[in-house]
Amino acid sequence: MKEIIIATKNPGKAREFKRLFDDQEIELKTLLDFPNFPEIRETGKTFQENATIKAHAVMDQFNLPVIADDSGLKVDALYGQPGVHSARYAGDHNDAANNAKLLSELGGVPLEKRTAQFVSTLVFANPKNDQDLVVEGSVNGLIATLPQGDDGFGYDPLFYVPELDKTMAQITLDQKNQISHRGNAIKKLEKLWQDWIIW
Ligand SMILES: O=P(O)(O)OP(=O)(O)OP(=O)(O)OC[C@H]1O[C@@H](n2cnc3c(O)ncnc32)[C@H](O)[C@@H]1O
Ligand SMILES: [Mg+2]
Repeated sequence: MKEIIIATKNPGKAREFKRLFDDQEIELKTLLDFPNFPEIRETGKTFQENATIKAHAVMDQFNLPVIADDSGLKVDALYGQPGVHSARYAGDHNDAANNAKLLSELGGVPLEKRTAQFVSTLVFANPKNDQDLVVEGSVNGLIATLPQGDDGFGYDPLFYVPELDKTMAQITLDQKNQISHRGNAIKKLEKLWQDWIIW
């Protein structure tokens, strides 16, 4: 069976990728299957740089095709922050602390000015391909004034989607995959990768 590794240790991302690849004849693994894989230092200044670092660190180790996702939240009123620093916005990787910091930074900003975007850059690297495939997906929303919903991960309870009148944490995994930055990026990747990959 063909095998692809998703270069993530984030269980929320891992679940979304597994569902999106459900219908493919591919064995999908993530770094959660390799708990001893060392921490990858994300020293890039852009989502693409960080996704490239992650994809190549994992490809070099396993010599298999690898997809890495580097993603984050860009808030207009905060000049695009937390951006590439989304995972560690409040210091360490703690979703509750990150959400609390976001609410405090936006204190007093009215809802119509709390516009934001989730962005996901995917880098697909393969030992047999010279060049990586790179795609980006995004979704627009507003940062709510109170967290709502228990599904998803990260900033989902604060990411309000006006078209649905719900936050990303109040919809199902399948609904999130249909509209999310990551879902949109994977849809772009799906159009490209089967013609690109050399197994
Ligand atoms: O690097 P990996 O192991 O993939 O996992 P990570 O959580 O560190 O992932 P990133 O470095 O790409 O950091 C992205 C952060 O942006 C936030 N984020 C990204 N996608 C999100 C989503 O779909 N819903 C909510 N928050 C998201 C969340 O806080 C993530 O930790
Ligand atoms: Mg990370």
